[in-house]
Amino acid sequence: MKKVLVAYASRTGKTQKMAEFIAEGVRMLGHTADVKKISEFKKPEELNQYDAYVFGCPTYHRDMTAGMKTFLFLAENLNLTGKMGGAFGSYTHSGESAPMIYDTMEFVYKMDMTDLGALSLKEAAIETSDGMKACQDYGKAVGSKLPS
Ligand SMILES: Cc1cc2nc3c(=O)[nH]c(=O)nc-3n(C[C@H](O)[C@H](O)[C@H](O)COP(=O)(O)O)c2cc1C
Repeated sequence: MKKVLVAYASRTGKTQKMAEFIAEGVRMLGHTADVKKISEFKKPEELNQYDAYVFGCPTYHRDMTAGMKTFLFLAENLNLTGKMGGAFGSYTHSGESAPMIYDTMEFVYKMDMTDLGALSLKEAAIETSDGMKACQDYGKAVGSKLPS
């Protein structure tokens, strides 16, 4: 059993819902998933104990949130090379945040990112059965590349 961190920022709860569904998908494969707000992390060491990382935040002003930028600098201090990763975010019309986070994880941290790419969902779709399934499938895709 491996341990996955699903860390998110969310102002109105949509990206938080995505995080919870993604964690469900991870758990369906028998792994452990912690769902935590990025603001809970103050030191890089607190991020150390995981086998895979899925980070998410919504898009505001065609950008990721300021908190996520700070969090990504914090995570830079870990050696995440080769670790399994994914990125997600809720949006209404442009949805830049998830691909931006995904790019940082892939090209800066050199993580082994899921082949599904970033998971961007329009907020109206998240709490539909298709939206929930897309998130769960994303969690499964991350979990399925982890040795049990
Ligand atoms: C001030 C403001 C700016 C926003 N800018 C964007 C944007 O540039 N692109 C986009 O796709 N959605 C934008 N949104 C919509 C949010 O991304 C969307 O409501 C999202 O689901 C919020 O997620 P959260 O509940 O996790 O905070 C904006 C919303 C607000 C209130």
